[in-house]
Amino acid sequence: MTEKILILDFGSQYTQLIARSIRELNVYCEIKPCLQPITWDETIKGVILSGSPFSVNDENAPIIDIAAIAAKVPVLGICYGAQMMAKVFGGEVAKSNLREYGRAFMEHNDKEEKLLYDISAKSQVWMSHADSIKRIPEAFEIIATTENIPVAAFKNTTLAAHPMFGLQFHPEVTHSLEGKLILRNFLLHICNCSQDWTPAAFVHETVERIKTQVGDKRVVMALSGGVDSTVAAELIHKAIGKNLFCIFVDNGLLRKDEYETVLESYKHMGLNVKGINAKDLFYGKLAGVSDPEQKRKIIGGLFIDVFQQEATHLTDISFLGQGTIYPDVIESVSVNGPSVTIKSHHNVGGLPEKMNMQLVEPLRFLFKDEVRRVGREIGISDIFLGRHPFPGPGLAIRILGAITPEKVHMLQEADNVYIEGLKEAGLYDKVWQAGTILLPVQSVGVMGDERTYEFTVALRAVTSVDGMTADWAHLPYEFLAKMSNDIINKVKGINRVVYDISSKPPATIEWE
Ligand SMILES: Nc1ncnc2c1ncn2[C@@H]1O[C@H](COP(=O)(O)OP(=O)(O)OP(=O)(O)O)[C@@H](O)[C@H]1O
Ligand SMILES: O=c1[nH]c(=O)c2[nH+]cn([C@@H]3O[C@H](COP(=O)(O)O)[C@@H](O)[C@H]3O)c2[nH]1
Ligand SMILES: NC(=O)CC[C@H](N)C(=O)O
Ligand SMILES: [Mg+2]
Repeated sequence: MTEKILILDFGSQYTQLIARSIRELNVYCEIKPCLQPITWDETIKGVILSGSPFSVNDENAPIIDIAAIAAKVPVLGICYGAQMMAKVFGGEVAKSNLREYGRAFMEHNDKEEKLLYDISAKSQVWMSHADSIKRIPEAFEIIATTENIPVAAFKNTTLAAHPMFGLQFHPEVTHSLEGKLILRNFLLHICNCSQDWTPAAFVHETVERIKTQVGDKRVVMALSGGVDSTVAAELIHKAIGKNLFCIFVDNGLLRKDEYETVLESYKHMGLNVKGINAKDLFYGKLAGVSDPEQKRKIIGGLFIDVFQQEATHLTDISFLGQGTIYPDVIESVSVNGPSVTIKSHHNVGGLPEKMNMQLVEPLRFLFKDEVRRVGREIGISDIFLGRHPFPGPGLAIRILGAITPEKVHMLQEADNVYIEGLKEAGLYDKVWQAGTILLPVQSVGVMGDERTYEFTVALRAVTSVDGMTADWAHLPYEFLAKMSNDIINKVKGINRVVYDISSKPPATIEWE
């Protein structure tokens, strides 16, 4: 069984980064809501307490029993986590006159301290706090300071069976230059993790888990041609073979010719895939709907209807397979700490309350780049692995306002010009995701001496590692100029092209 670190999420915007940093060190970790009781087993090697928008002195601040955790495994508190540690053991935390945001230099001089092993005597760290630890509890000791605050890092090794550490700064952000090394020290020298989290181990464990979950029952799998569902399908296929039935739905919101080309490419993979044309159903239910969240919920519901309908043709189907990944889950529901819902991904927040199939989602805890690594491990072709992500609700969330088949057609044509253009220019693999957005804006133009009054498309291209944060791609002007020309010349109904130069945050990748 893979070892793991639990990260208790108190709502920090950086909780994801803690998880990523740990996984990059080949240690598996899971994020749990801070107040959810821990189900202990021997795979848990350590617990990290995240930061938080709360102050530990707020009346409703989430506070947990740290001593009970340290009785089982070592604990590392980060920022709020450290402040809470100071407070619950009898120290003092208070608003400080010196709020610290950004760069600071941590100083320490104990060469024997395992947490700071190999860390420079003066090391750049990143701070983001308004409260400070004024006094550490008795039996704790300070192990590092900064110019502004006496307590940058502290620890206790006597009160519980395992040591407890607190860091006022954020080791998980890249601006803490040796932060990754501090986390590594915690994992390897304090929790004694063996770095057993590898794609091969994941594949092995996941296949076994699916076998146990599904037994000799059948799974109907929602397959989309995207990376996630393709990798998920292959994993389920490895576990249950011919009991897997895949369904690819044409919801009328796919890209140009996507239905045909995707079905064709699955033929070469040995998966049992059935295509279902449900265009009219989707267009019908979406007619006149312009609210983005409502569109997502309608689409999520229709997907399930189609899958359930299909499942009734097959006997013994009790499971629905999906390619859901961690960011879908995190952005849709507040699974973890007190964070807010950004948008309902159709496959998570969009699912109906009542569903009579159980979910099989082997990638639910992975980030996109990890999915690609797993895909590579099990030999999935680059045709799938290299594809840009495409949202399940498809062009519905790239047509702002109500959807009509004519608008879908217009956007499919524009998208095709853009994506093929990126490929021809050798730019497709350089950006993480690209697409076109049809705006509900008509403007005046002149074409062949005639006045036009037509729609605008926005081009979007972003660079990213995992879709959680993204920057707009700095595409060459010549390329953008060519795209503008080509789209306006080839796609009837569009007379204006703009380029989106927003990063995520504050924008998101999709416009809805
Ligand atoms: N047209 C479709 N037919 C059947 N299932 C779909 C379809 N579109 C999406 N799904 C289901 O919804 C899930 C989420 O969609 P999403 O687009 O995020 O993932 P993906 O298509 O697998 O990967 P990618 O993000 O690379 O496009 C898919 O993994 C799949 O299970
Ligand atoms: O399966 C999905 N169902 C959805 O409802 C959905 N919404 C956004 N996306 C994709 O998720 C990534 C992040 O997108 P945002 O920055 O717009 O949230 C990007 O890759 C988006 O394309 C979705 N995928
Ligand atoms: N990043 C954090 O965890 C901040 C903790 C607390 N809200 C403070 O401002 O000090
Ligand atoms: Mg997709």
